[in-house]
Amino acid sequence: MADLAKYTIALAGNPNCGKTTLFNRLTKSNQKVGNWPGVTIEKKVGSYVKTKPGTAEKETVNVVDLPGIYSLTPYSAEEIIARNYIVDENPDLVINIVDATNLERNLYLTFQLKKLGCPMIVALNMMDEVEQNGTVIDFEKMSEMLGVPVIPISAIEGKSFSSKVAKLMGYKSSKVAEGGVEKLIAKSNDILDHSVKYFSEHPEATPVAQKEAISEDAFEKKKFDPTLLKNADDIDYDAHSAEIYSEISKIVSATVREGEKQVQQDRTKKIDAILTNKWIGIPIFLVLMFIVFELSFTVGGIFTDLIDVFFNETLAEFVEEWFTSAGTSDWMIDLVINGIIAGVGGVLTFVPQIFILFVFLTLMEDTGYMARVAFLLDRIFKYIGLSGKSFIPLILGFGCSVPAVMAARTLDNEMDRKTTIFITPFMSCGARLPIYALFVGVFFTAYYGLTMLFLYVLGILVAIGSAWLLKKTIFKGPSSPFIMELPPYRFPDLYTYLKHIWEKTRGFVIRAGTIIFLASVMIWFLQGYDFSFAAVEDSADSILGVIGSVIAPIFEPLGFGDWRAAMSLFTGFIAKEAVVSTIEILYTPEDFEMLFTPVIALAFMVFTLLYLPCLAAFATIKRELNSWKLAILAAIYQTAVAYIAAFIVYRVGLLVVQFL
Ligand SMILES: Nc1nc2c(ncn2[C@@H]2O[C@H](COP(=O)(O)OP(=O)(O)OP(=O)(O)O)[C@@H](O)[C@H]2O)c(=O)[nH]1
Ligand SMILES: [Mg+2]
Repeated sequence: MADLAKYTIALAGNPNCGKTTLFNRLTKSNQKVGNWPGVTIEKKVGSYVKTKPGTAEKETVNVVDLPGIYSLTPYSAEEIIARNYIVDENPDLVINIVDATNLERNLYLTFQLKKLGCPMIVALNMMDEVEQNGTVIDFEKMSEMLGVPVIPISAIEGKSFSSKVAKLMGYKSSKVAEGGVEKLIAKSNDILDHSVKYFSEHPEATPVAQKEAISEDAFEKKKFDPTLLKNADDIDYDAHSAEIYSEISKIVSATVREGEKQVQQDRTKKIDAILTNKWIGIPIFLVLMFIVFELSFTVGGIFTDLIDVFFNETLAEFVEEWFTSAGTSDWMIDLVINGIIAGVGGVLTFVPQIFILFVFLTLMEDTGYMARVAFLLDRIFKYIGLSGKSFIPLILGFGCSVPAVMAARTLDNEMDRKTTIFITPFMSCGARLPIYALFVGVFFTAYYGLTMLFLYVLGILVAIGSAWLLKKTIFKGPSSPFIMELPPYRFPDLYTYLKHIWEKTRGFVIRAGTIIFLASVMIWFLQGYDFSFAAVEDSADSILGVIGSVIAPIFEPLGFGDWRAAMSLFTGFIAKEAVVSTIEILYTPEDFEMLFTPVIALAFMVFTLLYLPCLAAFATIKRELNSWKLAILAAIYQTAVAYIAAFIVYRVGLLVVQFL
């Protein structure tokens, strides 16, 4: 019997059924939610504290969010994580989240879990959508037929969850504090006690369920009684699953009265007739992205200007006056103003633009539109022999390469997974936006949206081209068909949506205050002192200047053979935003506008878009590929592609300019 003082609850269910949404509500966390299957790829543990009923004693409940699985027979890495957790870790309670709008498919896992004999509650989620359609579900009967408690919930509406659970478990609504899942759970110790007790009396798991669910790991460790499996080879799996499906349809027909309406499906059909149209689908995507970039420039630009004035005028002048009157030494004033304020401020200036980009990207993800983009691009992907599933990591790459590279785990085909890891960094991550914003803001003000769109699309095209090349050469092999289902369009859950944008923006600011801060101090020092640590008059004689002038000739053919540009690319390996800091610290505005022309600026942006990713992304690539050799190969490949692309842009740009 489980230790009732401290529970571990695991959230298990099909992909995209709302596990993470519930997890975030319960534990006040901010894990990624998105309207497509396969968002969560790692086990996440959170906790909340509740009061023991009738006492003032507090106790902690651990909640584990798991990747989605359709059945206990998993295929890809993240499915194995979920299955192994349930089978090996013995959580005290499994809350099996079921998408109530899709019972036939979701209940399959329910049956498997039940046969496993783990203590469980079924939570029928998305009840708001079920109710909109006028569908009625008889939970009590379903609970009886399934032999496990069934609770209707809506993970996006904490309040309705609480009152419904309360009712089902025999509480009077008035006894339950309104206002959220957290409060309900805090008061509902009995619900858990009830279930744990209920299922501790559950009969032995059947051999077939064990065989299906056993992880090789556990099997090797002989955690399971092998005699249970002696007849496993004789089991007819097809007959077994046919049996489950027939039971499911019995339950569904006895408990569900379909409503007249199909609100979500009708809405989805109407929207998809336009957005996933064969001809106009992709152009619409491009136009949408263009609008996003234009907005981030115009609306974000207003705030960017204000922040710029704040750092470069208000703050810099204030610090200078204050430090001078306090008798601070000159080098300190220089460090703070020309190092820290220039470097960190230079990056923070672009917070509004990043914020607006996040607002839209997250909206596209949460509504389900991004899944459509993946669907649209699947046609292209099929030609090059890569699964359309690869597009999900690629889309995440617009935010940050680190989780994006990890998301490639959803690909069960190893060659496809490796290829995807190689090409994901070509997707322009959020940290690269300040670089473009800086250059475009100076050299392409009239064509802001178009230039941005060009860079983002170039990243996608290079990724597709590279995938083709890689699949033809080092990662040969057949690709698995695209099996992602398209979820209905949904309004984003406001709570998660806002929290997500806030966290992402905050993350950007924190990076500026930590890693970029340190990088700025370092750059300031290296550009002000020579190898004997003596201050230099001209920064070209500094440590950075000397190293830079050795590297710089490499970039001469690309148009930016200046040592300062070379060094900024170098520091960009620490973090992409550091490119901006380095430029802000090393260049005077006059030098900047003199040494760069629009053509050089474009070549430089193309190079920063494509060349090797930052240190964190590189480390992730190494870990996910589990090979230094492949990771270094990826970095060399990316940099080589960047070099060639920047070269072409520069040369073609020069030709075009001649004719203008
Ligand atoms: N209408 C409605 N939408 C919901 C509800 N719960 C979750 N969603 C939405 O369903 C989508 C999927 O939610 P997630 O929490 O990411 O689902 P998940 O089960 O964690 O998915 P994976 O991690 O991919 O397995 C999101 O768009 C949520 O906003 C609900 O009760 N009602
Ligand atoms: Mg999830």
